[in-house]
Amino acid sequence: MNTLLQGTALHRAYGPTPALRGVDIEVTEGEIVAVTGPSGCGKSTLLHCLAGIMRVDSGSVRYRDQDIGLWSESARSKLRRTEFGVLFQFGQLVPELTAGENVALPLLLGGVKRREAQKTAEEWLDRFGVAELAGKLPGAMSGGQQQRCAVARAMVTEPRALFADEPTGALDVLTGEQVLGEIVRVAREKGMAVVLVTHEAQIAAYADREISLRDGALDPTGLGLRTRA
Ligand SMILES: Nc1ncnc2c1ncn2[C@@H]1O[C@H](COP(=O)(O)OP(=O)(O)OP(=O)(O)O)[C@@H](O)[C@H]1O
Repeated sequence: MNTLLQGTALHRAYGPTPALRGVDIEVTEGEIVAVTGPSGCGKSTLLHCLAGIMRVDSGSVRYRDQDIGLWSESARSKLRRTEFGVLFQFGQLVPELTAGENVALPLLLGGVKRREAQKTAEEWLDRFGVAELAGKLPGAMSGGQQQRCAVARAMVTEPRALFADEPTGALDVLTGEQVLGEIVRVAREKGMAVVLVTHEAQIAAYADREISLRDGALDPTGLGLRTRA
């Protein structure tokens, strides 16, 4: 399989606080990679750097062999809109928009006509078992339902890579595993790569491979959650 994303010697600090201290990571097309490690080890920072949301201080992030650090902010923003999907712990749906409108949003921003966007949004809600919520506002949904809508919104443009930061962290264990199972099923169906930040062994177990960080670097013991569990 071809390399989709390659981070090399990534360094990033917040003022005096180092968050990444020379991380190397490679993700191939369609691969599901879990990034694990204790709180504060740099997982979210790595995800933000790989997704082009945050610039690295040094090192390079290559997407399909192009160094995105050299790109303008507008080129990176277009890349994020078209090729990447991002999902956070709390889905961050727009509270004033219905589930259907939330999911249609990335398509509308990409220039898809309203009717077609709505139809596609409904198909994606259906894929995650929440088609009946299309007309509901987020405030009238459970946490699991909101997160399923957020997943549909992150995947609706069929990105080549989904960046998910503790996507099931706010859900109970059973719902979390169900939602993760659905993300993985659809990612496999569509050949999407997933970079999955988690500190839970059951969640990391869904990935093809696990990369473990400690203090901003690859864990020198090489022991991830799965091997420790
Ligand atoms: N906005 C910020 N300003 C200052 N320091 C920050 C900021 N964001 C993160 N850090 C620091 O950078 C380091 C890495 O943080 P990061 O959030 O990437 O870790 P994490 O592994 O995702 O943590 P968690 O599992 O708790 O979410 C930590 O020491 C953290 O305190």
